[in-house]
Amino acid sequence: MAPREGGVHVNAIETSGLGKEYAPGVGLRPMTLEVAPGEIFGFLGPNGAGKTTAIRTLLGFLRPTAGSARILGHDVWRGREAVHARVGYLPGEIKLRPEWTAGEVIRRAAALRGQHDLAHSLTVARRLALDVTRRVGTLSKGNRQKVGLCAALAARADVLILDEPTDGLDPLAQDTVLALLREARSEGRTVFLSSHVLTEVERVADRVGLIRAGDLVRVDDLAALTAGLPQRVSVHFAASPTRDFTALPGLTDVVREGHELHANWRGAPGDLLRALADEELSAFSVTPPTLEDAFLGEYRGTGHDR
Ligand SMILES: Nc1ncnc2c1ncn2[C@@H]1O[C@H](COP(=O)(O)OP(=O)(O)OP(=O)(O)O)[C@@H](O)[C@H]1O
Repeated sequence: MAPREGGVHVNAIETSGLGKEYAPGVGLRPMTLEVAPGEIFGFLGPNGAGKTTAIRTLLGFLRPTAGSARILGHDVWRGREAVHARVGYLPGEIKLRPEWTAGEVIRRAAALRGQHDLAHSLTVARRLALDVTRRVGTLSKGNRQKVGLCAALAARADVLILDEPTDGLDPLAQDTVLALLREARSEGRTVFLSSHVLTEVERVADRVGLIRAGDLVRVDDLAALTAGLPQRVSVHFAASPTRDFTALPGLTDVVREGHELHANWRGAPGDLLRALADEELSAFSVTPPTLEDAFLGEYRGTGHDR
């Protein structure tokens, strides 16, 4: 449930026609969105769609050219100091002083906060296998990213805004980051996560916003985003099939390669199984639609950037 501030339920993030145009038609077009406390919200879009612009405007680093936004009830432009005190932020491009050690960066990030939890960020560093004694200037891109993550998490902030948090991380560290985000959610904290990595958004997000050419074109939960999309079917026939499956109603985009058939299926699974019942199969699989299918369906055929 949303926390009450001054007796009113407060969304973690709330935008009302928030826009930031750098030039006519370039940037973020007015966006209205609510993110509830304890929600992981995935913010997805192709390169140049406006994700970083939206995040930087949400954090009061850029002055909106339209509308307004509130984080935990504070106006993000007029009240940006209050916002910064309550938000953990990971920028897309982290700039760190090369002469500082990773531990120093994390300690300084914690010290910048009224309420901080240094022990927590050092635990995060350990879980991410980050050597905090190393100087930042000597760290690889992935390890610098880990420093940024530890710093963003140092405050145990009510709201985490993370621009591509797993960028450059190995699969093990990516997994740890997703686990950390789930833990944040279970503590009632809110995560706004911008990413290109659809599979990771799929693994953690409660809802997803799709942004295209500066427009927030869709906001839905994962089930709704993939509802109505076809399932992917692969069939390996042990012998030549007895019928022409390309004509089977519900089966589309059929590709035949020797004894293999790959296609999209819209319909009840039983209908497909009955149609295949007389065939000899060596393998058969049905894959449910993924967020990637939803994303590609939404973006295919459009110029991604302006
Ligand atoms: N400072 C700026 N001045 C003018 N135009 C800008 C500026 N920053 C970004 N843009 C333009 O605004 C649009 C959105 O850019 P933005 O960086 O927000 O996209 P993004 O979704 O974060 O992209 P990526 O995934 O590649 O990081 C792009 O057309 C970009 O060229």
